[in-house]
Amino acid sequence: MLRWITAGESHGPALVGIIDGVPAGISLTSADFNDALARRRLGAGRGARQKFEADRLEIMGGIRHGKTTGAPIALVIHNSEWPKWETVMSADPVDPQDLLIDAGTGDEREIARNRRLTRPRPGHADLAGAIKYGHDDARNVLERASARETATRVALGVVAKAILAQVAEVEILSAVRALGEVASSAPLPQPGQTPALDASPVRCLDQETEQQMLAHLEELKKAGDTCGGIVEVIAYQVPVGLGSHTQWDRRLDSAIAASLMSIQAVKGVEVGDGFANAARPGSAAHDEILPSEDGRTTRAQNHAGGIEGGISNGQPIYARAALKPISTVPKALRTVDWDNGEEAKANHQRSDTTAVVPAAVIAEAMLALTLADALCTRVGGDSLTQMKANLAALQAGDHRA
Ligand SMILES: Cc1cc2nc3c(=O)[nH]c(=O)nc-3n(C[C@H](O)[C@H](O)[C@H](O)COP(=O)(O)O)c2cc1C
Ligand SMILES: C=C(O[C@@H]1CC(C(=O)O)=C[C@@H](OP(=O)(O)O)[C@H]1O)C(=O)O
Repeated sequence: MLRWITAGESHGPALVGIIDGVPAGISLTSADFNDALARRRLGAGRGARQKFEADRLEIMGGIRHGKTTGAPIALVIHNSEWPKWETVMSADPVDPQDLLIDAGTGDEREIARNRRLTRPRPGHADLAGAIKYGHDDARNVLERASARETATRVALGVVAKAILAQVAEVEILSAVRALGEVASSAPLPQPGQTPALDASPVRCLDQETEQQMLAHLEELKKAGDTCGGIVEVIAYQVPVGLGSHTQWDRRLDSAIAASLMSIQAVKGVEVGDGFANAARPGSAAHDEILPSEDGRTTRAQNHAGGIEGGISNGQPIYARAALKPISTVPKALRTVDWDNGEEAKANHQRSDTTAVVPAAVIAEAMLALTLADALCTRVGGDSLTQMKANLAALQAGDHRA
């Protein structure tokens, strides 16, 4: 079983991630993590933070001389802006005078940074979180609710992807299916297309749609508005038998849906052609089983997205996630200031115009973490060698697999 957890605030000193249950002998280096974090910073629609955020990563345990040891892997990602936030986000008590204004610089941004936040943003955790935890400063909520945390998920996803690739040659890719009202009709991403997808500012390989997406984004940005969309993730070469039909929480589709839904701003998920299948007659919705040349079976299509009865069936696994538009809308939304109960404009500092492009890369990590956990459960073993041998034995043991 793989277990993982994250900690850290958006403007704290660093983010932290731990993943436990990783088999020994998986090859991993700092470069793998740095490449993945750089991919999360790509794409159109991001705000100022991504221009300077370096995501400096340190491996604190679990990897030695380029191989996992079987011990928990601990990762730290330092926040580039920490020196500016040291007082505001100090773990130790600070002199309230130091928070009052700007330490004498007169800089408006410093003033905003130090002010207590009392005008909760609609669409954020600000209000519900402040009520739940009894805070009078929304910063205590928003710092952890922020999707800055997804940098850690992407780093942990590197470990999961390495397990999947090295044990079973699984490849995971992502693309943007829609940006606001502009939808793409490009085919699902194919193996080997990650460099081309990374090169597109909107992770879309149809050039006409790419241009329409960029124009739509620019329009919304000019109007002081924000944009949502749909991302898709796909995993090739997933072995048959991950997940189980026998219990609700062992179903692979349910685990994938939960992991994608957990990404900040994701509000809808489908596995395979989930929503399109609802409109198809049964005769056109299901993937007929055909004999294949190697004596196993294949499918006429893959509307199910590689999962039937909560179990992987050997076809590519794909899923889509719908993101709401960014809630920190520059033409600020109405709210109530909880200091005086009066109508006000919601807090607004810098913000992204859309999170859809990085969300695709984050969705890759979430799918990888879910599939790697299911693979470890299915196959067993404490090292890469053992897992490979176990998988080969499972596959040799059934002529249909
Ligand atoms: C990569 C990424 C970047 C985001 N950037 C912002 C942002 O700059 N401003 C903002 O208001 N929300 C942003 N969000 C969305 C918020 O984090 C999210 O809407 C908020 O935490 C409330 O959670 P919920 O939408 O899941 O209910 C981002 C989300 C992701 C995935
Ligand atoms: C920092 C990241 O995303 C942040 C996610 C986020 C939010 O509210 O979710 C708000 C913004 O934070 P900031 O106010 O610091 O600019 C984004 O930049 C990141 O993805 O690395």
